[in-house]
Parts: sequence; C-alpha cells; structure tokens
Amino acid sequence: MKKILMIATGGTIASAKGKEGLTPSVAASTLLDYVSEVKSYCSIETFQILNIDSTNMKPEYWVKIAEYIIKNYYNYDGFVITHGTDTMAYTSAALSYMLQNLNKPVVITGAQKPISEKDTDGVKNLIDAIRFSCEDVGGVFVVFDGKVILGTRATKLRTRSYNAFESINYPYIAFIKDGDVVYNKGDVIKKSEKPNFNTSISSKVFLLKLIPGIEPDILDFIKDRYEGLIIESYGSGGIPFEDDKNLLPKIKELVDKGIAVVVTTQVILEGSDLSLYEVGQKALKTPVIPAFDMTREAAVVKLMWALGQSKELNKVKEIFLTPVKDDFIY
Ligand SMILES: NC(=O)C[C@H](N)C(=O)O
Repeated sequence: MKKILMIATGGTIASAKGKEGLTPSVAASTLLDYVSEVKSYCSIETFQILNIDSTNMKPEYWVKIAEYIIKNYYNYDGFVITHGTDTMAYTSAALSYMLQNLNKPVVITGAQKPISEKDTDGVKNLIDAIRFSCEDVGGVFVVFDGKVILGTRATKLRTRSYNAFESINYPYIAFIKDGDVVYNKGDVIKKSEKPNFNTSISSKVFLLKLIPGIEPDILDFIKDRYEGLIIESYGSGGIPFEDDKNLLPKIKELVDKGIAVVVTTQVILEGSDLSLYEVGQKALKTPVIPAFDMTREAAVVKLMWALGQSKELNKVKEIFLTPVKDDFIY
C-alpha cells in the first residue's frame, strides 16, 4: 500500500458558514472522514499546516508548505495538499519551482463548495487527488474536476463552476475517470533520479496591469520598493511608447537599477510574442524579459523564486528563462 501524507491548508473545501460568511473550520482528519473509501488502497496521514482562506496566502506560507514536504519527503510515497482555489495556481507554481526533479507526486486540490454540503465537489476532488498521489510519477500537479494539470500551467478561470481550473497553453496531464487515471501527456512527468529542493524566494515582486492611458510615474513608486516587476501588457505583448504616456524611459531606469522587468500579456490563452509588433520590439530593446506562454501565476512566482536565488540581473534573467518542466515553451 502507498503511504500518503495529506497536508491541509484551509480553503472552501474545509469551510463552513461563520458569522461573516464562509470560513475555514473543518480539520484535516475530518476531511479524510468524507473520503474513507481511499483507505482501501492507500494509508494516509494528515497534517494541518494552515487553516486559511487562500486569499490570505503569502510566500512565507509556500516556504512553510515546501519545507514540510521536504522534511517528510522520504517517509511517504506521495503528497496531497488541500487548498483554497483562489490562489491555488500560485501555490502550485511556487511548489513547482521549490521542489524540482521530484520522483513522487505532490497533488493540490480543493473545492468550489464546502465538503460538508450535499452538492459539494470536494469529495470527488479529494478522492481524485489521493488517487493521483498514488501514481508512480514525479512533479507538482493540480487535480480538479477530474483533470490533472501541471503545477505551472493551472489558472482559475471560473469563480463558481466545478470546472474552475484549466490547463493554460499546455495539454492536460491526465484525466481521472471513475477512479482510473487516463494519461493524456504523461511523458513530462517521468520520475527523476534526484530531487532538487530550493525554497529561497523574494516577495518583492510587483504585478502591473496596463490600462490605456496609464501614467509612467507609477514606475517611480515601484523602482523604490521592488526587486522585480511583471508588466501585464496587451495581446501579443508590447509597451506604450507615445508622448507623455511613454513607459520605456522609466522601465529603463528600473532595469539600470538592477530590477528585473518581465513582460507578459493579459490575454490568458496562446501566450505572448514580443518580437511581433513595434511596441514589443521596442520593449525587448529596453531590455525587458519576455514571459512567452507562461501563466501569470507561474511568471510572478518564478520571478520571486529567481530573485530568491540571485539579485544579479543577468543571473535572474538566466534563471527565469531556463524552462522548468515545460513551464513555458518558446
Ligand atoms: N473555492 C475556494 O476555495 C475559494 C476560497 N475563497 C479560497 O480560496 O480559500
């Protein structure tokens, strides 16, 4: 029998109605009571590491979760993390960078409705997640609504529906149908020889979403406070450069100060290509770092993680542009 560690962090799956609306309250061991049939094929231990709405997630908590997994890595065959959906894709990206070359699965799941409710998706998601954590594969995954998504490729696209998550610009890894795992793209998740753990991270990253007419001087504020900036530009990617709305000189000031500036797109599907338009090529010359087809979540967390490894701009750029298990494709 496989030995699984389930780490609970809160989220809707573990929530109940409180005085001010839904709030995490159900303990890890109680969550397990709802899915007791899994005990027929694996043995599970639980640990309550946090009990938060995932809106309250922060990088320090990613480190806490990752370090708990590292501490217990050789004692279990797989790991399941129950988590709120709102920032689940950030956590799955963070764990993907902190825990690399895994030879065991780390599976994150949650629910749109509390596990105690009659029409909950929590029971199915938790059973599916535990089922996938018993597979002979390595990596970090989101399992939700019967789909297995690579940890760096998940994004929450729906606030209410059970199919809250999609795999962005990348195939689903597998589907779970009536308890069976049906692989769709299993080749990237073969087990590695030796895991590589690195939990250093900087939270000094800012995400700036462009809107038409954005004032360049917002960048002065960012320059004084952050080590990295992600600019969510439009479409295929570009930076406005006309007249008093020209952002490029201010971006150059940031880069000259050693701040890593990444440009991505607000459009969720099909990725960015800064070489396509003049607005993009001018940005590349500033120079900014392109995020290609990464999700917003992966780009933000990878920059935080790269800045945890080095403060030297060229090195940060090199780390950011080194693919980690298909987190982006040129
Ligand atoms: N469905 C959910 O889990 C949403 C909740 N607010 C959370 O992210 O913790």
